[in-house]
Amino acid sequence: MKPTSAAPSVAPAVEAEGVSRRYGDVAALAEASFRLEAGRFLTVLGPSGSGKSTLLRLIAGFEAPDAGRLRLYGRPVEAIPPHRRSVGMVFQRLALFPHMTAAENVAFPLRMRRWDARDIPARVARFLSLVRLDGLGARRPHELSGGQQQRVAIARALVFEPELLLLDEPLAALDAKLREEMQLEFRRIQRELGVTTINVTHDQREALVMSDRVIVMDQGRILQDADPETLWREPAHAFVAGFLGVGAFLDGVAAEGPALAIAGATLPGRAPAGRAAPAPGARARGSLRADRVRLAGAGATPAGCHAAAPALVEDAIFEGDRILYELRLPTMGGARLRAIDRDPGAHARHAPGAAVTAGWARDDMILFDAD
Ligand SMILES: Nc1ncnc2c1ncn2[C@@H]1O[C@H](COP(=O)(O)OP(=O)(O)OP(=O)(O)O)[C@@H](O)[C@H]1O
Repeated sequence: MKPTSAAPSVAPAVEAEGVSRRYGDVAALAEASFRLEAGRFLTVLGPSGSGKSTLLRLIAGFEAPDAGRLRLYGRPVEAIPPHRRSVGMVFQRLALFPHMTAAENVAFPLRMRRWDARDIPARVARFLSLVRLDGLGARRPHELSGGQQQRVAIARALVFEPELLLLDEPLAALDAKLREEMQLEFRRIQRELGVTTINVTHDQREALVMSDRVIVMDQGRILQDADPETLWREPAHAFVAGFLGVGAFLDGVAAEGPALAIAGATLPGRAPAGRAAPAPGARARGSLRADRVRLAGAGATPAGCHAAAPALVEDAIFEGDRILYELRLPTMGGARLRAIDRDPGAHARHAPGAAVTAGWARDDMILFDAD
């Protein structure tokens, strides 16, 4: 799979062109196209059933696409015999060998590849150290914590320095704190080794924290392919806007401006980046992130806002470092909105039942076609 004279070295690590896979009536993957350059970390993000694992299985060569072309380092996947594929994998369900020590587990892929036995111990020690398990090589999986076991699985997937590392929700079974630690660990290791990595998850934080690039999928389709910041700031679809972060949609009719007409009010907004705003008269959804919605007392307009509406606090949820307000807009047909106060100690707290004003800047409301 390494670039050879037959495959130009400029070939991307992975290249998918119109790749589709059906299971009976279900289009698990529909015309997926993307390129991934060598050394990058790509996350495929989407809800359950969106086709993430299907894409990963096709890249691993476990299954063949019904249509389209899939190339690894310039070579069609099907042309690479399974034993020549240089792919490491880590799954949610660990597949460590329970009767082997951590070191034996890590050594396994090297033995399978008929490495010289004299080279194996040093190599295993290096990779155990890379995942910060120095001194624990003699333990069996049941003598290790969940996070340590996951590190053994990572070392085992990487020890033969694969050209491609595939991760299928490897952190999903860990508790929240350990998961966050391991996200950073993964990132560190991936950068240290420079291994091209494709990670699959439904966890938006994980996608943003770990990746150079994120592909968002829904119902077998790639909706957006962007770096984490672009994805966060410039969602290209209402689905992406709703999937990332905390927010709400206001449903109305597109108006000139662009703007959203809702219950007699006209609220200024903007088009998604690089796309046209919904045509005036079309059904439209205005997406508003909770961290962009500002609150002031009833009758006042929050500073720096181009739009404001009276709101009733339905709930004020204390989340430690922030308060999440659930709001209702009585003058807008009872539409719901959310607001986050990131500095709750600095502001007066609005109690449930309080009448306030919710406001936002024009650029903070992105207008999507509702159809
Ligand atoms: N072997 C199969 N036979 C029939 N249908 C399948 C098969 N594998 C996947 N599907 C269907 O294809 C669609 C995509 O499944 P896939 O496993 O790729 O989703 P996913 O995004 O990885 O979901 P999850 O996050 O739940 O793992 C789903 O509707 C699923 O039910």
